[in-house]
Amino acid sequence: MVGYRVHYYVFTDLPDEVPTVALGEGRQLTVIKTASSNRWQEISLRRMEMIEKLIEDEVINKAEYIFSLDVDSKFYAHWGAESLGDLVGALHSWFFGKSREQFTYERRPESQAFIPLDEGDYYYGGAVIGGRPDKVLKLVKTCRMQLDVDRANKIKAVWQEESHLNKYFLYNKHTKVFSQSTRCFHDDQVVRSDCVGGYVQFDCDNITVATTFFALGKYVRFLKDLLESAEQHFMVGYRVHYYVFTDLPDEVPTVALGEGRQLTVIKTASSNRWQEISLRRMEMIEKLIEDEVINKAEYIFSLDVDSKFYAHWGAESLGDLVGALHSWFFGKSREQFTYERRPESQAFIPLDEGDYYYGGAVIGGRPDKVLKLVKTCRMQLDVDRANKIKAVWQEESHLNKYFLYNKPTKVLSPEYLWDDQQAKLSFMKVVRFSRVAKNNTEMGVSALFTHTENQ
Ligand SMILES: CC(=O)N[C@H]1[C@@H](OP(=O)(O)OP(=O)(O)OC[C@H]2O[C@@H](n3ccc(=O)[nH]c3=O)[C@H](O)[C@@H]2O)O[C@H](CO)[C@H](O)[C@@H]1O
Ligand SMILES: [Mn+2]
Repeated sequence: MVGYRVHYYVFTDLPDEVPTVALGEGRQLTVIKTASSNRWQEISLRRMEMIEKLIEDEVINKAEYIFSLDVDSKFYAHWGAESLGDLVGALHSWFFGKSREQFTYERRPESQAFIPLDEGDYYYGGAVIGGRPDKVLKLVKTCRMQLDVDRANKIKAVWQEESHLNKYFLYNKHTKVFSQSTRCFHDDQVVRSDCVGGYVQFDCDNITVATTFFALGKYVRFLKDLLESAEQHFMVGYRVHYYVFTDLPDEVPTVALGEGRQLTVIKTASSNRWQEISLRRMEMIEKLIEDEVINKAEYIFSLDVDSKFYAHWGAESLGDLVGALHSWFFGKSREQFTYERRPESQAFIPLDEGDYYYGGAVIGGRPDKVLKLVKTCRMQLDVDRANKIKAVWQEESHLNKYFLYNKPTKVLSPEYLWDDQQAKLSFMKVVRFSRVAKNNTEMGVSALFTHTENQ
């Protein structure tokens, strides 16, 4: 956090032994005397309640973010603003790449930290907790209370407060939304990719990003601006393979492509129904991944064609499974999300569920992960069709359902999915990709605001 104001709080029973360390500008250190304790577990457990008190008494009014870090540690390289988020966890190095069954979650139902064998996303280390003070307060308060219940029941979770932390993160997912303020690049040709706090490293030179655009009927007219702007802003410096699906191959414009970039046109059957086209994207992407992309590209994106790039969209957007927040619903509450609410549809999401409203215009990730997504959505769409029900926002509704139960490992901020007709929010620094204005009647999109027409 070099370049930021940092306030260290050192809790110790030996204040006189706290070393004097020269602090940079804007950095300060407060020593807080605590009672001694010889029991290691006791000390580790009591951190939760001490952090709770510190946040309530002081941090809540004084800091934008808080971290609690293990003291038997050392920094070896840059740790900056890219680590900030509403609620931040770190993957425990010992369990990185291990499967769920190998995680040392608390397995006894008697403990409040209990996690059933078939649940759990990651194993988080107890050594790093971070986020907005109010979010971290909720975390430490909940863990402290669970610890108290366990104590009253004379049970101690297998990894003490770390077990409770893992339980908390399971049901209160970390949120990390990439935006302009996030520093994503790292030196040494290594890209730091967000993987909920774990760093996935890969060689920048060796990536191909497949990208699909569907341009049927009048939508071919969007291709020129879109492709030209993509050449300027999208994954510049990487190999990019555009796949353009269209029923009008002759009308695909010739756009000069940079080095390492290519475009394949795939002829599709025509269709006049907007919903049908948008729905069929899923199965066409499925086929494309299986037939070709799975062996040829490290990542794939499927993007709406009625769009344009306005600024850099690079490797910071890559992740195992990537979604983007729909600009219309950004900052709105769950009740306002236009999820499918009829239990008869496979896209059904109950009123009290759902994290975000994702736009159908951006799907991305590793080919195998995206394949699983499009296959699942396609099958759900098939079931709905058989049951003669069409989800309120077609495939976008199914996508939202999928992301609810298969969380994206990266959520792109609405910078990556804006709308030209929507005023930029004051705190937004940049729009990277945006939906261009179109005349819906002319384009045959009668259903845009009348999606009740669906049935
Ligand atoms: C910003 C955003 O998240 N947009 C989503 C939204 O409205 P949109 O109004 O953005 O939908 P849209 O008209 O762009 O249709 C989706 C896509 O289908 C293709 N297409 C459609 C009609 C046509 O005649 N020819 C053609 O090629 C084209 O690639 C287009 O981008 O809701 C749709 C619901 O189905 C999709 O989920 C869109 O991704
Ligand atoms: Mn669109």
